[in-house]
This record gives sequence, C-alpha cells and structure tokens, in this order.
Amino acid sequence: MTNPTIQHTWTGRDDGPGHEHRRWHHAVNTAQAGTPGIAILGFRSDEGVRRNKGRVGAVDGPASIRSALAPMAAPAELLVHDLGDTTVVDGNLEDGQERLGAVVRQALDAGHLPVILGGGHETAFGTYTGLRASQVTDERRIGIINLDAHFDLRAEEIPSSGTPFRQVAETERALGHGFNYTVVGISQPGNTEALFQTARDLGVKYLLDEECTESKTEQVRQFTQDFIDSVDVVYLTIDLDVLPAYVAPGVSAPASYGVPLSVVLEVCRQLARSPKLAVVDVVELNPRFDVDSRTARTASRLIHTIATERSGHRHA
Ligand SMILES: N=CN[C@@H](CCC(=O)O)C(=O)O
Ligand SMILES: [Mn+2]
Ligand SMILES: [Mn+2]
Repeated sequence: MTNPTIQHTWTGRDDGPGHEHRRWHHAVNTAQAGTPGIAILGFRSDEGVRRNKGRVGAVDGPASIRSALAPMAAPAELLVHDLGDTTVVDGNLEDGQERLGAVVRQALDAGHLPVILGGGHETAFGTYTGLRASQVTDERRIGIINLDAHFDLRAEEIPSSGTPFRQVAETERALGHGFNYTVVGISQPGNTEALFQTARDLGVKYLLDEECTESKTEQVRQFTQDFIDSVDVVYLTIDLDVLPAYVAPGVSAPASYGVPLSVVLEVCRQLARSPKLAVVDVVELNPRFDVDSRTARTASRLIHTIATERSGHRHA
C-alpha cells in the first residue's frame, strides 16, 4: 500500500547511560512498533509551494527538523517512532497526498499521535485525508486549528500550498460534514479582501496576529478552548510563518509581524493536554532560507513541547 523510507540517522550528543542523560535520538525507534507513542512522518514536497509561486525548498524540511530534534533532552516517558518519509515524485502532489494519508491513517489506527513534518502547507490535505479515514475519527466532527499568517483557502484549479483548507471544506461538505476550521495569527496584509470574504462565507473564526500579543495570551487561550469544546477530534496544523521572522526566517513567506513564540507554545501546550488532539503537522520549513537553523530549532521546540506534554511529563 505505502512504502515510506527511513533515511534519517538520529544522532546527537551522548552523555552516558541512564534516563537522566536521555535525548530524543535515544527515544526514537527503541520501543516495540505497536506501543503507542509519538509517530514522526515526513512529507518531502516542494510541489505545493512551487504551484503557489513561492520559494521552494520545503522538500528538505523533514530532515532539518529531525536533526534539530535529535539532541534535545527527552523525558523518560517519551516514546518516538520514526515512520519515515513520503516523497512527492515528478510533481505528482495528489498521489503524494494520498500516500501520506494512508500512512497517517495507519499511525492513527495504531494508537500513535502522528506528527507530520512538511513540506509546504499542501501537507495538510494529506494529513486530513488520513484523519478522516481513520477509526479515531469515524464519523465524528473534525476541528482544524491552523496557526498561520494565511487562510490557505484559495480557489484554484490546481491544488497547492495555498488551497488545502478550501479542499478540506469541499471534501467535508461532499461527505455531509460541517467545516470546522479556525486560524490563529492571520496577517491582515497577508490576505486579500477576497480571502477574508471566503473565510466569512465558510464561517471560519480567526484571530489576527495583532490580537495574539503576549498581553492577550488569556484571550487566545479562551478562543482556543471554545474551539476545542465545539468539536470531537482536533487536528493542529502549524505553519511556521505564523511566527516572527526572527525565530522563523526559513519559510516561503516570512511574517512581517508574527505571533510571539511564547503565545504559540502556550496554544500548543493547551492542545496537547486535550485528549481530543489526534494529529499535528508542522509545515513550511525551508532550510535554504534558514539562519543558523533557527526555524528548525523553533519547529523542534514546538514539537518537543507537544510531545512532552502529551507523554505526561512534569518537571519536579
Ligand atoms: N501557503 C500559503 N501561502 C500564502 C503565500 C502568501 C505570499 O506568498 O505572500 C498564500 O497563498 O496566501
Ligand atoms: Mn499556510
Ligand atoms: Mn502561511
């Protein structure tokens, strides 16, 4: 059915045996494949960003995030399965999204929390496909929370990194479901009036980047909670261009304002605590434009926080 490849070698500093020295590279692929844990899945794709006329390079995002995750200190409870990469071949994005959907579905049905590393935001349509097909979702209401400067609701003939949530809306409608989609961090100048109108037409609730400053963390938390409470299963999708360009320069479209990392981390922690959180993807990392691996480190910090929170680890 699917044939993902695992090319990455998880290596990093080794301070000796014992859980007090444990790092991510020690936590990967050491447990039985069937033991529920965090499932890392790469989606090697440039095709969505290319079609959306952006800066290509996201194809190397998964390797860059894995390298930044590998040396991070890991709690004893953390259990990670690297299920390898799905690669878009010869520009056939639709085929790649379908194959990604199949591995996401398998990971969900095995009881894991899949964390998919993009790829541009076209990754999201593959993630959604797997989630909708999985037993975890069944016929329940999926809620998608997108941390992003953009709506990604473009109406285009051809799917791209700018269209995934329009595709989800249409698919959900065809299946007889509602479209439960919210965006945190929308940049007003980053989205035309036509996109704001589409969001209104589809009933999309959103917070502007200027409504997500540190002093407004509590309002962001309440907004997120209201959304969690309104659905059955939650899919968190993180477009790294939601962050300020100084912590995320390596993306196709860097933010001119951005939601502070502390606020994004708080939302991630809040979602990770919810048993409704079923799947996460982190997209748009473009290593070609990264600076000192800043964006990769930021992405890894977000994933580390979600995985740690999910594993039930608390510092003494
Ligand atoms: N993934 C989406 N990207 C944005 C790109 C915006 C830009 O290039 O400025 C979009 O299509 O809206
Ligand atoms: Mn996006
Ligand atoms: Mn974006």
